[in-house]
Amino acid sequence: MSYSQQVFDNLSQRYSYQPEFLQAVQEVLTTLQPALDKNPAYEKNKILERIVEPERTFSFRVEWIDDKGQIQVNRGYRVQFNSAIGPYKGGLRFHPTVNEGVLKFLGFEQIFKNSLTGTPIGGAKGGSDFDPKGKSDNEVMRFCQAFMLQLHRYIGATIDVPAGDIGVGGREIGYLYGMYKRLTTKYEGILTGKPLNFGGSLARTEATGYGTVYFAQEMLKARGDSLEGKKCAVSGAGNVAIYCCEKLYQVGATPVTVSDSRGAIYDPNGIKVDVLKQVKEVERASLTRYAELVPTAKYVAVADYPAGLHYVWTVPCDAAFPCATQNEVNVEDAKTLLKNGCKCVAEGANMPSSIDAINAFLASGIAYGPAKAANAGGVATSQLEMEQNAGMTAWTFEEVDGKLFNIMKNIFLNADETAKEFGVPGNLVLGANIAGFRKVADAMIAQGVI
Ligand SMILES: NC(=O)C1=CN([C@@H]2O[C@H](COP(=O)(O)OP(=O)(O)OC[C@H]3O[C@@H](n4cnc5c(N)ncnc54)[C@H](OP(=O)(O)O)[C@@H]3O)[C@@H](O)[C@H]2O)C=CC1
Ligand SMILES: O=C(O)CCC(=O)C(=O)O
Repeated sequence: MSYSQQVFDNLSQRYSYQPEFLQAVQEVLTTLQPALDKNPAYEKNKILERIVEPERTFSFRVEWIDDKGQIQVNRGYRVQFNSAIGPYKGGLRFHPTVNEGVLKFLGFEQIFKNSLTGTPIGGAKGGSDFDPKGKSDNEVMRFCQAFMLQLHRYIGATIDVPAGDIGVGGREIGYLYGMYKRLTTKYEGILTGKPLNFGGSLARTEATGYGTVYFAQEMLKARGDSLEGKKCAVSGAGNVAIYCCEKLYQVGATPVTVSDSRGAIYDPNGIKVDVLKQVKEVERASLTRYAELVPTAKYVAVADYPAGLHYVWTVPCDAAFPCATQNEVNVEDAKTLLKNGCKCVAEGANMPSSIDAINAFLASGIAYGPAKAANAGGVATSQLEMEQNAGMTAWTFEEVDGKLFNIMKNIFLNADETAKEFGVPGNLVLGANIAGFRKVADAMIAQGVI
């Protein structure tokens, strides 16, 4: 049995109750064996056994008072996964499905993604099972303050710098930042994704969605193609999806779908980004509201999706951009996309495709950009925010966006060249995993057993 298989089998027994984490590890370990064979130092130094265990995990009780005066209790976590190449970096997710296993999957992915950005940041993730949906601003504020009351002990500008993820945007980051400052009296860059008037970076809001489109463009360019004139299916309707749609228009493509947790929108004329921003960023409403405002849009509720499929992937498209959440593309969705002529998939969300779906994309030979490469623009721009904060300066939108573009291009080139080096040209899953892994593994060896 191979070294990677042995490690995975042991891990599967130990963490059988953390399916998302095991899925994320399986996706990486099944591609690493050629790199492990090439450099025996990785097995000798037990790098796999070490890299799959977080350096430390904090879990804590978060208690707060709702608008009715009732005490509420949530669970909070921070998984500091790997600091071999820099301070821990990764978002916070507030969603009822959050548990330690989900955050371990996200933190594990973050190690390789952050390494691929070419910047010195380690991997982490955190969050809570708190659901911001339906809560008043004051409730969200009180929750964020209670969360930071615990978290502030473990973070710092050169220790661990959280940011947003599902359910955590500029509003939540602002409340978290205010509480950190109140508790520590320090005004420093301990969070990224901050609002612009207190240390946020221009283009961070746009970065993940824009970066995913830049990555898709690079994949297609290498095949003599482009996004121009392409019809695109996008899932999600949050930060990543909105700015993915916006950039698609800028490069001459047309996004025709978006979705949220209750349903999906299809508009053959193209998604209206200004309306989407109004509905999701300002009103924080469901997509049924979008359908009220845009009469040409068709709304399909989750209950009416075709059996076993996610509606947006049944709409014929040239390119697909999963930008909602994990496992939102199953193998039947993948087959449907391929049958309908989809030639490019670039993942804005983390682990949106099941392992069988990934294998279907790879077998078909289409341009497939895995999440840890294609959505790395968000965290890369967070690192640019850290640089600006450390230098007490602020760069222009064009400067940050230009750096983001170059980072995405370099991630593509690195993953593509690594895939060629290992004899599987075009397999960006293997290319991204090995390229991200080698840098971290080499740093772990150089730093000794600690
Ligand atoms: N923000 C960032 O910079 C980065 C985000 N990501 C990843 O991108 C994805 C989206 O994040 P982001 O846009 O920031 O989050 P948001 O909270 O802004 O938006 C999430 C969107 O996905 C939908 N969604 C969430 N959970 C589900 C579910 N279980 N089923 C169906 N739809 C769901 C939400 O629907 P509803 O509106 O109904 O809640 C919402 O439209 C996540 O996988 C995240 O980890 C990756 C890299 C960076
Ligand atoms: O910007 C960051 O630090 C985190 C982004 C993130 O959570 C992610 O890449 O999944």
